[in-house]
Amino acid sequence: MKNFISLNNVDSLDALVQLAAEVKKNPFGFKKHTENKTLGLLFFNPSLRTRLSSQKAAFNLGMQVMVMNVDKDGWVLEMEDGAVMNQGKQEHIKEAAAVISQYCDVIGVRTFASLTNKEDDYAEAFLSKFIKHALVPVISLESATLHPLQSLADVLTIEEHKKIAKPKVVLSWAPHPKPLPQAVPNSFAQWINATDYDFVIANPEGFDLSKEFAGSAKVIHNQDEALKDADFVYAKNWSSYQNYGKSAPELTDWTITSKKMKLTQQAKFMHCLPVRRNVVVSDEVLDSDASLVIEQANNRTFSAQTVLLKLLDYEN
Ligand SMILES: NCCC[C@H](NC(=O)CCC(=O)O)C(=O)O
Ligand SMILES: NC(=O)OP(=O)(O)O
Repeated sequence: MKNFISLNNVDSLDALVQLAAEVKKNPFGFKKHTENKTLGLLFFNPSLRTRLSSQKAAFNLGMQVMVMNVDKDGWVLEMEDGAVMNQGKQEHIKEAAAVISQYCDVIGVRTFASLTNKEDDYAEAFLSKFIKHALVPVISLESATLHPLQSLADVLTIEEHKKIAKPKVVLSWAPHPKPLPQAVPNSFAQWINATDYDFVIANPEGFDLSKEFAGSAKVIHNQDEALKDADFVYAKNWSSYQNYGKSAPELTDWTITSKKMKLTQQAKFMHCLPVRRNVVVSDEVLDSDASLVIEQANNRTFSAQTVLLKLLDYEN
């Protein structure tokens, strides 16, 4: 694997999930190719889970880690080729990516969508420029359109908790006070479409995800109908793709409550976190035995560890 920014970088989803399960059973048993290698983690946006689980993953592999909040502590990066740099940006991404590559064997980058420039966001303008100038493999720590480390952890979690071979998995939009990126739901859809689960996306009219990622999933604009007989309910807010960046905080009847969960087949509840309690999901659901959110967060370590192994040429 050269980089890890999308499911498209993965040869076999089944083999990757299998390796993640093996790593989880024996987290310190896979150091041979990774010991003393260096992971750099670059954050242009906040993070709790991705930051700590990626560090933990690297420690389990005997690696060293360097973390930088580039948005706060770095120079402001110029992105344009041929720019005359006589304004506020002090360093070009060309030098920055090449220099960081001198210190690291793998680089993780977190860079969220602008939600104002759809074309740049969906072209992954920043991440692709960074990859172009980096000299080592790059891992997405959530980019403008995708969050593959989260999706790998999510598939591992579903595999661990499914009671039937082909569970019904419902990705449901939920309300939120702020417009959020489509990265988590796009990525979840991309990965679940590659499984043989029965996959349904529930969202209000005007909030359909990009076809590129929603693919052949069944899209239902009535949440109650979608939740019927679900085995897993994956809640997430996202802002509109069509009316780019528009949100709908007033749609409070989309909150996942115990009443909504009663429509399901005693479904498990999933969310990538951080979650706004009693807006996205009620306390009652989040605090119930049905909730898998902490296990999803735990699985982020094994997801990152698996991807580091693949990038550093571990052979299954
Ligand atoms: N990495 C997990 C999700 C990150 C981000 N959520 C957020 O920004 C939540 C912020 C808030 O609740 O205000 C998102 O939806 O893509
Ligand atoms: N789920 C997730 O990526 O969390 P953080 O944004 O805290 O890293």
